Amino acid sequence: MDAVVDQFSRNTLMSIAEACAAAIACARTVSRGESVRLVESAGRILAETFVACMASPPFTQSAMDGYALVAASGMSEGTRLKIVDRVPAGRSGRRLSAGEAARIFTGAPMPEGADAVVMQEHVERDDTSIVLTRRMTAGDNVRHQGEDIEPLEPLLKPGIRLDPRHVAMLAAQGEETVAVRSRLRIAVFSTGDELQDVGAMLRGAAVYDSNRPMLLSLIGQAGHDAIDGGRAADSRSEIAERLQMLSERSDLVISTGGASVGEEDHSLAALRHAGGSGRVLKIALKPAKPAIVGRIGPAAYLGLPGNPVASLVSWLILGQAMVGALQGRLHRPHIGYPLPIAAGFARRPGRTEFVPARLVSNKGQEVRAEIIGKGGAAQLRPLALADGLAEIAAECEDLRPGDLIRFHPFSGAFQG
Ligand SMILES: Nc1nc2c(c(=O)[nH]1)N[C@H]1C(S)=C(S)[C@@H](COP(=O)(O)OP(=O)(O)OC[C@H]3O[C@@H](n4cnc5c(N)ncnc54)[C@H](O)[C@@H]3O)O[C@H]1N2
Ligand code: MOO
Repeated sequence: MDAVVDQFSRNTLMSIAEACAAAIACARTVSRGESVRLVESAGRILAETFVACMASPPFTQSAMDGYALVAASGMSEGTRLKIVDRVPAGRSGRRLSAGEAARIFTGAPMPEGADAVVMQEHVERDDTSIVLTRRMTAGDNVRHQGEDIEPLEPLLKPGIRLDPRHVAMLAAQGEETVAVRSRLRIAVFSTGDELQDVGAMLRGAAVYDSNRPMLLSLIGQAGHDAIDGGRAADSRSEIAERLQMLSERSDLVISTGGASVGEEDHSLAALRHAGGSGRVLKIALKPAKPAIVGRIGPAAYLGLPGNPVASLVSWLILGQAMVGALQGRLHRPHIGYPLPIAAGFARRPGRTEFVPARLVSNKGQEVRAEIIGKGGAAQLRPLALADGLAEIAAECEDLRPGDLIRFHPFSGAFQG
């Protein structure tokens, strides 16, 4: 959807794609790199194209426990073969001729001359010979050298985030170390006179600062160096000072709060006061309508809205887009997957909405997304109970049970 009009303020709102493009435009690729041990590389960003240095499998081998044989143009059921050798994995056997078989195990190299393996379940055997109970064809139960990977094939592109699958493939190639990008340094500070740090006594109209611990955890979990930038009061000069100090040792500085339009919202003014530049985004997104993107010194800057759920959604959409750009990766928006919702949900069209939802399945029937809560930007309980976020398209009016949303799970298979 292109720009829409905010029903309350009559302001023009930009699309999520436009907001991501604006965020990405503020991020320059960080090229610092280092070499790490393969076993410590999961979660890191690959710095260079990885080209296969050897074939996988490295030699032609048996895919089953059974008997290697020479099937040539085909061998019929009932054929008797003499057992002349035994080839366990890790050893090599002798050459086979027609009429001969070698006892062989999964992963053992195929003897020269052999071209098929019959599974042990498909033979009748005595002490010295086997009789086939199945017809055999050349190639049966054989893994050929290089059938998975050929030498010199480009296997991994720079910019990908390595995970245990890549670690396995690189290990199979014999790589002991990997060239990766240095971890991004991402600083987070919060703004707001009403905020109090956990551990301190809560007095008067104060609330605990929950965004900064959440964001530092998200950043740490994503494998970056999370820098705790503390808290700044609602004062232009204090925020400006904090921005300047953190920008000198970070690739990205994030603030939460003060991103909106009230006179107590100082983040943009502070950014400019500190010598940076930026702009307020008003996005057709709920929660997380306001955000600020910009630059200060060598660092990119992202000002997240203060409402806790808004701050999370803004990080997931704009923050991750910026991180991808800092890492030199192509932007791939989260696509989620379509699921029917379990119950109706009342809403006003206009902004794409993200609401906490959990997965439910009715006695092994279809999986549905059950929206939890009413979509408040400040409510942490539904968020904590959810399995992910349900994305409701901007143009949707009230949803009925069974209507489709897109579901974005909080955790993937490799995040535990
Ligand atoms: N007149 C308008 N008012 C507001 C608009 C608007 O368009 N026009 N937008 C609303 C939306 S949407 C959001 S989101 C918020 C964004 O506000 P700010 O980024 O300026 O955030 P604050 O005003 O500082 O705080 C909002 C809310 O969040 C609490 N908060 C802030 N920081 C934290 C933290 N670190 N941990 C926990 N809670 C935090 C804060 O106490 C407020 O309750 O503006 C709306 N207003
Ligand atoms: O968009 Mo605000 O982010 O609704 O809470």
